[in-house]
Amino acid sequence: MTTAAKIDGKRVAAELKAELAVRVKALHEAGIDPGLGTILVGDDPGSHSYVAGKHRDCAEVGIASIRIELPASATQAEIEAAVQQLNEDPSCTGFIVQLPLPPHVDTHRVLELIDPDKDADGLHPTNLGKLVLGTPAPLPCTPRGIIELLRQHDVPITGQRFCVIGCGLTVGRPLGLMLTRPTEHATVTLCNIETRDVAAHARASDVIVAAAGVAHLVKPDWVSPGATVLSVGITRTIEGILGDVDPNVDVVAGKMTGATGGVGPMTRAMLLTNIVEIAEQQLAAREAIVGALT
Ligand SMILES: Nc1nc2c(c(=O)[nH]1)N[C@@H](CN(C=O)c1ccc(C(=O)N[C@@H](CCC(=O)O)C(=O)O)cc1)CN2
Repeated sequence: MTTAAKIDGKRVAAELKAELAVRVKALHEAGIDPGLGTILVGDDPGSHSYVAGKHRDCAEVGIASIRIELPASATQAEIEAAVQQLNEDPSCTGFIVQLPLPPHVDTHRVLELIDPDKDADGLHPTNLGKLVLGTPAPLPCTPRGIIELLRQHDVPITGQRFCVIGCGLTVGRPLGLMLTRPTEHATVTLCNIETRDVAAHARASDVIVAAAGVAHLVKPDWVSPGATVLSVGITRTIEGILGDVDPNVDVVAGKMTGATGGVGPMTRAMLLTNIVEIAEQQLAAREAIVGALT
């Protein structure tokens, strides 16, 4: 019985963070100290754990962090005021609004108010539009992490057939856009809740990305022998965390992530990467001005 090789996001994320710490030090020496802001609304335990992880990562690489927490009862106006506060805060290089927001909030309106130059999640419509056009812009963290994870584990992308299960704003939709850029040129089937016979689409694919938030959705008979399988969605149960991929898939897959330690740590590492890149662009712009004046 074969066992799939592990795709290790924890290891790759640790390597990326070590490189980022060096870049943050160089920025500091040039007079720029990057800062990440987070806006967290409500008491969802998952969201609290993810935001806490993002701030731990910042401390690890030397990025300052600014944390805004609002109760689940916060009004649209209060959340928009928090966005405005971080838009105007010079110590905040970039920020995120942790999703999902409570159901009474107009999420798209909140995302639209983020200054696109401070959009550390790459979810502002301007930056999603730039992704479609192929213009440089901050990229959504989970899809960026997935592509980096595949590269680091020598999983080919160009010309490969991908089945992305789930078409949410943070993973499926932007991942489809990124995988079909001319730099990747993958063939992507983006499955949604109405897709007929998702198993057949998955079986016809070289890489399966499960981002539906349905525990153990992807079964061994959904996977063609040797395929790569990434688990993105997480379901919290009293027995612990369950991923979207049944662990028994490891007898069929060539390479796969676990429910944890795969894509999650990469999402966080890519958020830090986006912050450092924004800060480096600010430094380059400053140096260009100094150069033009001297
Ligand atoms: N504004 C955003 N909101 C959300 C995003 C996002 O990219 N931007 N993605 C997800 C949640 N997410 C990031 O915020 C996220 C998910 C998982 C992890 C992670 O490190 N997971 C660990 C396990 C965590 C645990 O034990 O609780 C792992 O996989 O090992 C980090 C970030 C939705 N919202």
